[in-house]
Amino acid sequence: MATHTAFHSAQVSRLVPFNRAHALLYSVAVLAALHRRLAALLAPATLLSISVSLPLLLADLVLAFMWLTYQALRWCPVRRRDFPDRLALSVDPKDFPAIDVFICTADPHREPPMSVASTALSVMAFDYPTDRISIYVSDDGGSEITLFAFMEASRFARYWLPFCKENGIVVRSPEAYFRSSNGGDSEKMKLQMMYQTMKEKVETALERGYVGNDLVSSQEEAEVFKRWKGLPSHDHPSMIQVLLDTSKDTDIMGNALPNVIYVSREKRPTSPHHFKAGALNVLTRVSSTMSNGPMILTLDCDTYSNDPRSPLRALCYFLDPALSPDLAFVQFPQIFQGLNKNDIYACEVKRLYTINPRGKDGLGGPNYVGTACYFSRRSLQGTPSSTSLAPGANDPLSSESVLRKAHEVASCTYEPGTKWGSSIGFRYGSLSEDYHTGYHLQCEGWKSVFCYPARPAFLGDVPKNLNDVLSQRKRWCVGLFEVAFSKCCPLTFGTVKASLLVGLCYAHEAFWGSWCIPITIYGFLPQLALIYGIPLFPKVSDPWFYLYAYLFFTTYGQDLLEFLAADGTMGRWWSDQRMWMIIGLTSYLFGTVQFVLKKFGISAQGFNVTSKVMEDEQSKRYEKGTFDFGVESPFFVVLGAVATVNLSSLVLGIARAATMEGGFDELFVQLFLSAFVTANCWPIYEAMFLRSDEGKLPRNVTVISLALAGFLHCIGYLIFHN
Ligand SMILES: O=c1ccn([C@@H]2O[C@H](COP(=O)(O)OP(=O)(O)O[C@H]3O[C@H](CO)[C@@H](O)[C@H](O)[C@H]3O)[C@@H](O)[C@H]2O)c(=O)[nH]1
Ligand SMILES: [Mn+2]
Repeated sequence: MATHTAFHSAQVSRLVPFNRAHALLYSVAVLAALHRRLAALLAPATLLSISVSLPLLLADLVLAFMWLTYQALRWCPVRRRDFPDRLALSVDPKDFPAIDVFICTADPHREPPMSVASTALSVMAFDYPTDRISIYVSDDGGSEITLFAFMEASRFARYWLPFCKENGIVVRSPEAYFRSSNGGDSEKMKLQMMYQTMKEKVETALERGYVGNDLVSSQEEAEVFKRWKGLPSHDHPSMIQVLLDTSKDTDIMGNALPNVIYVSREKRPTSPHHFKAGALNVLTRVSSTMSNGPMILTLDCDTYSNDPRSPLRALCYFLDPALSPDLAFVQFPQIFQGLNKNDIYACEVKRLYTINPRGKDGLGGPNYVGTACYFSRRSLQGTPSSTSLAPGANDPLSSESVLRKAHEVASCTYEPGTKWGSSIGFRYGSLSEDYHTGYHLQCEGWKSVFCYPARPAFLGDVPKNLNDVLSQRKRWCVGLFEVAFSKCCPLTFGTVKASLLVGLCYAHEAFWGSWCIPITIYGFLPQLALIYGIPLFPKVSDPWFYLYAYLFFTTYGQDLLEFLAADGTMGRWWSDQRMWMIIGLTSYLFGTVQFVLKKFGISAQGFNVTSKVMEDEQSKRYEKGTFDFGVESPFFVVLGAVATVNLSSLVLGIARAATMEGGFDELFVQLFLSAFVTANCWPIYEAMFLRSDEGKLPRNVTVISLALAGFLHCIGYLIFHN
């Protein structure tokens, strides 16, 4: 129960009784539908009936599995509120724990260094005792330009932090702030100029590919860059640079600045580096040799702070003695800036990032989603924080002994033979290291909290062309399968009921890629049968018809209601369900195949970093809400084929129904299905046949996808033509 002194409260969704009652009714319908399919399969068989019933049964089984497991996420969703004002009144800032902020970047060309530095500035300016903040940036790109951007940003911080605090600025990422607000007083103009100059310098360096002596501001800095010359990003020793030291560096008003430390861990072609999880583990260790803050905030390079009070919100939970012993992390939702009106690529990922976490929050906690998450260091480094790495009492950050230790723990030779990545730190073995890590922590008995304040605490970037989105989702799909098939954790969620519910949630999310099975089967099979007038579903005048109508409309209806209840719009929901189909046919299909190949050791894919930059023309198309195909991607071949098959079967199916007695009655479900898919495919037809801009489907892809559609029609002919 919330009292007026509690720092937080939680409320179970009022929809719970309704959800459970509906689940009961729906489960009867699912069983009836499965029974009907099974009966069809067991009836006297012909080649035709088997080649139809078997795939449809498989599709329905997967749908039933996904539906059943999803009910756990609807079982007990909660909404939390937190009260940072009460916290600020009753806890002395002197008692606030130190926070170590980890910012990961991996490629200066896909992740512009100045934006990364802007993210860092936004957290440096938190409303929090500045001498208790330490920023660690992990540069997996091993780029001197990123280091340069951070050197410049550290100098800029001397002006930026007092400016933000004195003027009560809320958006403290200079990039985001200057993007969204124009004009203003002379002080603001001065800072904007400074920022612009700095940005141009960094961009010059990026174009040249090195930091020239004309750009650096002191001999000391020039010396630093000398050490980098000729080092490839995949083969270099660890490089750690203390850029700001809170014990001596101050802003222009004389206030302390936070610690800022640049880290590029050692990379050798012969040592696995475990992508982002490896980077985060290095930061965990490096930070424990330096500031050793008990709280850790992990951020992707694009996730800037949009509310300087988020650390206080996290403290509302971490300082609650009833929660804190088991509390591993407080996850804020991933929310994005710059989406177009209807979010055509459904990059909000509402279900994954806001609806599901609320569902899990009622069952022990949401999963970790990689960014915007405050951890307790204890949960990552085992119980009572590994003191062996902690700095000596008075060792300054840049003392030789501290730096030696820091370099040592950032080297390739440190981890082998230790428990890092297996039972401590961020866990290895999945491309979705975030989901994997959260899963293990929860299995070990740690709890988590989903903190969703009205004002987004952090904002990030999304991929803005279709191929990037689909590649990103393919990586997620492979990563989730890797979690699903990773070494099973013992479920220790208290009661049997809790274990069952949490287990179902994980089963649902980890097997997310299995959506490809029903989506692909329902995307082609009934349509091909339609062309030959072969009904696969009950006719409208058959009472069984209502079973399918009920299943279809309540599924989509409930999805829509939940989407709207989570502040969605109709337009965005339409995009969301369309992308579910598109991703199922591409990312999940290819991802599933890739996962199987990887399992057999045939191929392995790394972490393809999503690009955070866009060409002008592409931006314009995105703003207008036009799909961007443009590249010759195998994903698009499948999309072109499904679009073609559905359109042709719709046309041929109508012709067939018109010439058959009672044709529309018999074929209604299949006609509806192909019309529905065709409506969803509208942007694909445009891209294939109507557009002439750069974002249209490349001619080659159109031709190959038409050929694939032709091939599928031949298969349909072989199966369905009597
Ligand atoms: O070897 C690597 C690869 C990536 N990154 C960083 O990881 C972050 C996420 O990469 P991004 O390409 O933006 O991936 P997304 O798919 O957009 O990210 C989502 O999915 C990832 C897991 O697949 C999570 O780690 C992210 O937090 C989550 O936002 C970025 O800051 C990268 O710089 C590294 O530090 N080292
Ligand atoms: Mn990202």
